[in-house]
This record gives sequence, C-alpha cells and structure tokens, in this order.
Amino acid sequence: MPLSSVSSLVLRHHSPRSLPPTSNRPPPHLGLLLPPFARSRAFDCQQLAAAATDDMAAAAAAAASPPTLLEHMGQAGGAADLTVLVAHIQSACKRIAALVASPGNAELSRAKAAGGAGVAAGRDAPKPLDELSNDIILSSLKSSGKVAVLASEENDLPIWITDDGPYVVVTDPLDGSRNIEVSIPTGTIFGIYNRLVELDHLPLEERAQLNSLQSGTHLVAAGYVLYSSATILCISFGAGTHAFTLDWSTGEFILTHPSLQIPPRGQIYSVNDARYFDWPEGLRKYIDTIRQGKGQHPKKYSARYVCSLVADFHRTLIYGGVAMNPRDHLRLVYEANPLSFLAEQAGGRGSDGKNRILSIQPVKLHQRLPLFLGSTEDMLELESYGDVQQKVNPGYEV
Ligand SMILES: O=P(O)(O)OC[C@H]1O[C@](O)(COP(=O)(O)O)[C@@H](O)[C@@H]1O
Repeated sequence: MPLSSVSSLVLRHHSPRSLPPTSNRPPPHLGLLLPPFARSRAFDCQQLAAAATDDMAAAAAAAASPPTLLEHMGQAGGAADLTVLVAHIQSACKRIAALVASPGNAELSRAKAAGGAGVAAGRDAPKPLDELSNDIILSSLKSSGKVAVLASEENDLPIWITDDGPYVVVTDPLDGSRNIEVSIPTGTIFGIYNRLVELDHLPLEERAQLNSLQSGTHLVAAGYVLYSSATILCISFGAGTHAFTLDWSTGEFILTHPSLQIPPRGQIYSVNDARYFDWPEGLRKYIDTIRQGKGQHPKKYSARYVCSLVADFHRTLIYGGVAMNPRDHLRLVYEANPLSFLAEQAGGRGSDGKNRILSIQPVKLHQRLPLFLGSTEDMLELESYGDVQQKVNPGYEV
C-alpha cells in the first residue's frame, strides 16, 4: 500500500492535535498519527510503506528516531525482568498523569481520603488522589509479577506481593498532591532494589521491612515522573541519568534528555524561605551571601520554589543550583534516596547537609530528614557553612 493511502486511512480514523511544524524534517513519523500504545504498529507500517515506495529517506528517518524507554533498555542490555517491571511502572504513571489532569480532581484534592483518619504517627493524612495513585501503582506492580515487596509512603507497612518477585519497589506515588487544586506540577518518585534472598527464611513482616530498608547505595534503578506541561520520566539504572518525554499521541516515553549532567554550578536556589527565621545561622548566612552575589560564584542567585519536590528537583537537574528542604520533612526511603541516586548519576550531590544521603542506613520506613540536592560546587559551598539543618520544626499550617 503506498504511503499516501496509509496516511489518509490513519487520518480518517484519528484526528491528532496539531503537530509542530516540520519544515526541516522528513514527513511526520506515522506513529504520531496513530492512537495511543500503537507505536510499534506504526513503525511496521512505515517500514512496509517505505519499502513499497523505495523511500530510503523515510526508512533512514525512522531508524534515526530517538528510542522509547523500553527500546533504550533493550539497547543498554537491561535485564528482562527489570524491563518488564519498568514497563509496568511507566504504564501506571501514564494513568496517574491522566488522573491528575482530569476534571473534578480539584474537588478530590480538597477532600480527605477515606482511610485518612487512622494514619500512623509520622505520616501525613493522605488525600484521595494520593490513595488512587497508590492503588494504581500497587495493581500495576502486582500484575508485573516481578515485585516481592512494595513500600509506599501511603502505607504504614510494606506490602508483600509475591515470594519469587526479584525486586523491591519503594515509592511516593504522588508527591506534591497539596498543589493539585491549582494545577501545579506533581510527581511520582520510585526506587528499585533487588530482593534480599538471604532474608527469605525470615517471617514475612520482618522480611518485608528489612528488604525495604536497604541503603541507597544498593539501588538498582531510581526515577521520577513529572506531571507538568510535559510528562517526563527520568530514570537511572546506575549508568547515567536519562529523561524521556511522554508523546501523548503514541503513549510512548521518548528519549529527550540522554545522559543528563547537572551543571557543576547553577545560579538558582530553591527553598521555602518563609521559614528563614526558623533556620540555623549557617543556612541564613549561606542564602544571604549567594543572594547578594558574594559567594564563591560572583553572581546574584535567583530563587525558585514550586513546593513540589519533583518539579524543583527536575529544574535543578537541568539548570543546576541547589534545591533544599532543610527541616525533617522529606522521607529518606521514598524521596531522598531515589532523587540522590539520580543526582549523583548526573554528576551532582545529595546530602542531609552533613552526610551523603545514599550512605545513610534507613532505620525506619517513614524516616524524615533534611534534604539538599544539586550542583556539586553549590552543594560543597553550602555544606561548608556547617550549620544548615533546620532543627526547629514547629509544623506549618500551609
Ligand atoms: O512545606 P515545605 O517545607 O515547603 O515542604 C514542601 C515539600 O513537601 C512536599 O509537598 C512533600 O510533602 P508531602 O509528601 O507531605 O506532600 C514536597 O513536594 C515539597 O517539596
């Protein structure tokens, strides 16, 4: 079938959002015209059509298109089990992306979750969207068949899924959910460890806890998904940090930021500075100094604070600088470890103001700590002020 007939057939059944101009590119990839999740079929069609019309340019363009997340894992020789697991995580996150963008969720975000009344000490009361996102991830991990245990910020205890699952997943299913009502970006954070087979003889509850309390140095992979103007999945398997952008017309995460490197120094600091008067002297001095351009970098820094960890971290990864929450608020297992792993794999640092995050042995599942992430030179300068952890934590209303 000639290429023109394939295109018009597809167009008749699916009218895509308007595509960006393609003046200096070959005709749009046929995959962009097909319904979600059908990119591989589009790829086959394009190959057939190109062969039929002997259109070598189209075939070359198809071969040169950036890989999807799963293609990237295949090219990198990723373990088959891990690829299956990541495929399930990405499909859960596509559902969460649709959920946070759906009408009616502003109202949902104001409501209290059904199970919210009885949350254990140290955990915040979840919102319905937190619980829905948690359910989506749990059911996806169950159906992957690859996960022994899931530890989620939304559950008091880890959930044992299957005895022979090779992996342990830790997650904050929907970080920043307090922002949903005003459509500010949110995110999912996850970390993947190997199941510790040497603990298989222990009682289930103990086994689940100990598997979930592995130190960040043992992460096999970690990532986040940012739900913003673009939906971006950023992941590291321990060999660089790579980000993939969701192409809504095909349902595929496409490699858009290979081998991300945090600039060694940025010019942005990110913190809730309404807390200035609760900060220790060292942190106040550091921020005062860089604001005035009197630090090691002779430029005045700018402030940016979304108050949504994934968004603040994503910006820091790309522009550099430091993103911090100096009080005991963010969680070591679900947030600090995965994001520090990504930061280090991109050439940056993650610390609690004194110690490397990945080297801290978690002792409690919902353990909180101060978190500083960012460019190596900025982080070293910050840490040189010594006294940067906020000990006063009165509990803020907003
Ligand atoms: O109130 P603070 O100290 O500015 O904390 C804001 C931080 O809390 C978070 O909302 C996470 O807290 P929750 O997990 O309780 O939602 C982050 O997204 C954000 O970076």
